[in-house]
Amino acid sequence: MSETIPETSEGGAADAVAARAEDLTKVYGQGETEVVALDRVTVAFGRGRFTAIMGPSGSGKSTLMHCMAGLDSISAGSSRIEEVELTGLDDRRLTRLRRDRIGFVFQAFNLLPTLTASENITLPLDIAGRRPDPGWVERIVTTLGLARRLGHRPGELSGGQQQRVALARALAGRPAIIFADEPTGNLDSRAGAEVLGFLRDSVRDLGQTVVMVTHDPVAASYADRVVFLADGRVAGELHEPTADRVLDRVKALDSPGTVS
Ligand SMILES: Nc1ncnc2c1ncn2[C@@H]1O[C@H](COP(=O)(O)OP(=O)(O)OP(=O)(O)O)[C@@H](O)[C@H]1O
Repeated sequence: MSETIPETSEGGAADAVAARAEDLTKVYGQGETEVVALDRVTVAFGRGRFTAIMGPSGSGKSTLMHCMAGLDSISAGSSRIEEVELTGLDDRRLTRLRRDRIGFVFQAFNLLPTLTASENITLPLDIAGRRPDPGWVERIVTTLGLARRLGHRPGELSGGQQQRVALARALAGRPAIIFADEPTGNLDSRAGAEVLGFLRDSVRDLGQTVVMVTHDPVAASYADRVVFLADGRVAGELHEPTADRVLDRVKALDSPGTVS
C-alpha cells in the first residue's frame, strides 16, 4: 500500500485522477455586489503529482482550492475527490470526506501548543477514531526528518520544523489529496526551501498527491506542473516548470496586453 505510485499523465485512466473540477463556477454575492470568482473552471489533478496553482491576486486561487476541498459551496458545475462527487453531499458526509480523504497545510501551522509533535501528527486520526498505522507514520517522520523532534512541543520547534509537523499530520491519514495554501508564506527562504523539498519528497517517495497555491515562482518550480488562473479562468499551464519560466508567465498574466 505504501509503495510509490508512479506519475500519471493527464487524460489517463479515470482512477489516476485524485481530484477534478468540471465547469466549476463560484459566484459570491448577488446583484450589484456579485463577483464571479470562478468561471467554468475545468481542471484535473493527477494522482501522485505535485501541482502548483498561480495567478494574480483575486484570480480565484483560494476559491478554487476551497471549492475543490469541500470548504466552500459550488454555484454550478461539479467537483470530485477521486470518485466522490462533492455537490449533493450533506454537511455530515462532506465533513467526513474532508476528514478521511483530504489533508490541509496552511500558512499558519495550526498545531496545538500543548501537544507534542507526535501527538499533533496523529491528532486527526485520534479524533476520527482511526488507529494510526505505525509503519506509515514512522516512514513519514523519517522522510520529513522529524524522528528526533517527536517529543517536542511546537514552541520548541523552528518554523520550518513546525510546518513539517503540519505536513506529517496531513500525510498521516493517507489522504487522496493534500491542499496546501501558501505553506511557506511564514517561513524564511531556507526553511521554505526545506519544506518545499519535503513536500516534493512526499509526492516522489510516498506517492502523495499535492496541490499548492503559491505566489512564489521558486516555490512553484518544485511542482511537476503549474496551473495558471486569471479572472477566475484557467489561463494555461506549465509542465516541469523552472522558476524563470514561471516568472515569465506570471509577468505576462500581470500585464495581459503583452501576453504572446
Ligand atoms: N467570501 C467572499 N465574498 C465575496 N467575494 C469574495 C469572497 N471570497 C473571495 N471573493 C472574491 O473572489 C475573487 C477571487 O478571490 P480569491 O481569494 O479566490 O483570489 P486569490 O487568487 O486567492 O487571491 P490572493 O492571491 O489575493 O489570495 C476576488 O475577487 C475576491 O474578492
